[in-house]
Amino acid sequence: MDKRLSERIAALDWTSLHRSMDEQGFALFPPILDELECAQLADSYEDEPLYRKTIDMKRYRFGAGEYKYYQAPLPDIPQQLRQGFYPELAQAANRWLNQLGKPPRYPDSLQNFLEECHAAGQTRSTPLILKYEAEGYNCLHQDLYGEIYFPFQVLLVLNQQGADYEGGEFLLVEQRPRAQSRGHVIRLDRGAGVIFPTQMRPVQGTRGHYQAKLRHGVGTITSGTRYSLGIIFHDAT
Ligand SMILES: O=C(O)CCC(=O)C(=O)O
Ligand SMILES: [Fe+2]
Repeated sequence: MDKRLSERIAALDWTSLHRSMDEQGFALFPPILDELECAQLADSYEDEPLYRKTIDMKRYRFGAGEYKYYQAPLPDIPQQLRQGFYPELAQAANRWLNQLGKPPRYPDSLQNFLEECHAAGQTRSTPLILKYEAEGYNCLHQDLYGEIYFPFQVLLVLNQQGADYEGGEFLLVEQRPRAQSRGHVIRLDRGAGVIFPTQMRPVQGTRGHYQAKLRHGVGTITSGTRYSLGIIFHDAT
């Protein structure tokens, strides 16, 4: 793709992304990374100095697969994604707080938000790359790493379903109070992604908004290899 990644993010249809976040809790965006960028990110999975920690998901019973947290300072693409998505998502986050009768809490820039994390002892970087092979999966979970958390995450898939792997849909499950849970099965093309809530979302009820909890995960990869890039905005203790 010709434009800089920051420009591709700015050029997304933010009006409809905000509407989708408000109405459904999540929003899908079309490919913003091209085939070469996806391949380079996936290839760099083996470049150990880029990472601060590797997690074997089976060992923690998180699923089956592996992921690596990038070392700060982040490589260009994860850094541009984190920085480029943050301001729009901070607006949505403050709007959601307002719906719940709470004051705005999220600063306009990623740097100011990260300074808050660091002052609270959350200093380790959290953006990550994940790798699943056939039989791999990711159990439903939330990514909370301390007192401070940003209410949205962004996830991009780096391979093409149907060509590079089968299965491996992104899963979102919403739990409303005193109700049964609802699941969303999300298919993403290579380079495309989803914005989803870290912990909860406000849902319009008869007397104002109430909170529904969300968890996310990945269905079983039935063949091939699936890499994905997870942009978490809060750093970890
Ligand atoms: O591989 C995926 O699609 C999910 C990754 C994930 O759990 C995350 O980015 O927080
Ligand atoms: Fe996650």
